[in-house]
Amino acid sequence: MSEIRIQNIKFSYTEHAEVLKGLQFILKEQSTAIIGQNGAGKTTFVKLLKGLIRPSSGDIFLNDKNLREYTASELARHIGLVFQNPNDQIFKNNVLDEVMFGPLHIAQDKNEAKRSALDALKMVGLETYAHKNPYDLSLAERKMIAIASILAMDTKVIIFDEPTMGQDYVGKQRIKEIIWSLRRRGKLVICILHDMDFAAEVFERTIVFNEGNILLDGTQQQFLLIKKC
Ligand SMILES: Nc1ncnc2c1ncn2[C@@H]1O[C@H](COP(=O)(O)OP(=O)(O)OP(=O)(O)O)[C@@H](O)[C@H]1O
Repeated sequence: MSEIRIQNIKFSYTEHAEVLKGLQFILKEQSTAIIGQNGAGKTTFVKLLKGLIRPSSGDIFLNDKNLREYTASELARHIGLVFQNPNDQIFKNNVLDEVMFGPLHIAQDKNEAKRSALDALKMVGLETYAHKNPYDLSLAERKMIAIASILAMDTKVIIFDEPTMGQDYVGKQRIKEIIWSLRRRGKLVICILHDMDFAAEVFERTIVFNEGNILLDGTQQQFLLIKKC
């Protein structure tokens, strides 16, 4: 069971511009979409969750332990983040090596890591691409490889930053199935999205960010009602 408690989180990149202005909520084991206008602070927020940046003030607790007390490798076992741009994530020149890197990093042995990687590639529908160079693939396919790299680590918390961007109908259906399958396996799923229809259809909860604050936070039913109005 995983729970993330966000306690009065503020964050600024520069002295005079506060990007997150005192966020306070709990993320439970469900699927949560985070939506909001450009620059609202969504990516900044998930970078804080992944420990890539530190809050200016406030605390984040993962299962009652302050994120500040986790080492980077401990956090990697708990939280996976799929970057918005796969080119920021992919660094190997072979798909299988890329997807095996995470499992090997969290101390799976080579056979286990290969099994995890091939299972993850199957989930994203690219199991026949194992020996290709990621940079010979389309951007949408590279996004799927970046997703597979995180799925292979089997973390309890999985964060996606704009996974549907650049995907066609089939790709979006695939991502929907992945999210539902992660939920069936009891994962805490967080997903930044611009696509409100996708958020309403797929996610149990939707949080709307606006200029570093929360504008709305509702269940799927509440969000569907708001969307209709
Ligand atoms: N590395 C950085 N240095 C300085 N300012 C930054 C940096 N990264 C983001 N910002 C600024 O912080 C604010 C929030 O950015 P963030 O990327 O978190 O928003 P977002 O809601 O994810 O937007 P988008 O939907 O466009 O991805 C923006 O004003 C952005 O210009």
